[in-house]
Amino acid sequence: MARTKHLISIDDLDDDDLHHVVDRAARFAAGPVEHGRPLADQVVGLYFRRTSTRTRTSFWSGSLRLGAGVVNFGPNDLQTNTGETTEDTGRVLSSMLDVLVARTCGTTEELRGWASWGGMSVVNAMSELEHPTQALTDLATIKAHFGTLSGIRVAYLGEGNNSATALALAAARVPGMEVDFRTPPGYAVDPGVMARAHAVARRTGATLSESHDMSTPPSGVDVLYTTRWQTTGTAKPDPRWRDVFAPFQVGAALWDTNPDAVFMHDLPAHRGEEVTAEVLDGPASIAFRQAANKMWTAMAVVEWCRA
Ligand SMILES: NC(=O)NCCC[C@H](N)C(=O)O
Repeated sequence: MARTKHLISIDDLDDDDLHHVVDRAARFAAGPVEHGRPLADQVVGLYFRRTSTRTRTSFWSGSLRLGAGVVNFGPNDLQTNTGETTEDTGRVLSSMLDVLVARTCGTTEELRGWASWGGMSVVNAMSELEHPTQALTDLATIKAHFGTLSGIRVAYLGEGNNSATALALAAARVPGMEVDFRTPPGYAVDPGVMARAHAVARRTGATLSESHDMSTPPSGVDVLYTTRWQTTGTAKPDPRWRDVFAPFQVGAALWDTNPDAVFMHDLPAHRGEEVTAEVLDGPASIAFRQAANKMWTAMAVVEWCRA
């Protein structure tokens, strides 16, 4: 029997797996794809401890489209709330579910615990440090738009959050891809993840860089990407943090040096904070196509897990 596959970190995918999932998602997005409902008779559990619009709906809708049944747990539904151990929870859920998609927003230790029982695939729908299905969506969106990933130059402006770390790890797998992270001082991409991503990039020929300075804006990039300023579950103790973030706002002036760039955003957006309404709702924005691609990516992920 094939091993049970999990997507808890981008690191769980080998290069072929990653390119397979991204290409499959881009193909689903181009549609229609005859998939033969590969999840018929399987059950996907969704367990979201935090709010979610795109990720939960994409896995719910995508799993139904692939033929699966879906069970949804809110933040207060499982007996973990009354003290049942992670081990016992995983042991029980893995005897009843084929896939568990979970947004814990904590470390991934709990997800690894659930995965250790075997049989049930575990998908990280966003943890504190990494949002792997977002990065796969991002690459699928770029592939669908440009027809290639190789040679594509991305500038990411904003907090080094879970979407940024996943993007660093995923883009590092793509030979010839470049990502210029511009993160506000004090809000860098996790240095441990960045070091891992750099090691991968050295192997593949991708290029990653990070700076905390916008005095020289990015230029000649294909994609300008941003993210909201209030990352889920985090607080900004510095009362002047908005002053630190302000130079990283994506506004129309960035198109002076990046005339051909498309605009991407992991959403939800806050017009007037990380992006102007003019950009988000303007002709260069593919942010809502990117959001729609979350469902096609969820389908590619779930299908890959159970193949
Ligand atoms: N696309 C998404 O999953 N959006 C939800 C929030 C993403 C953002 N990185 C956050 O942590 O708040």
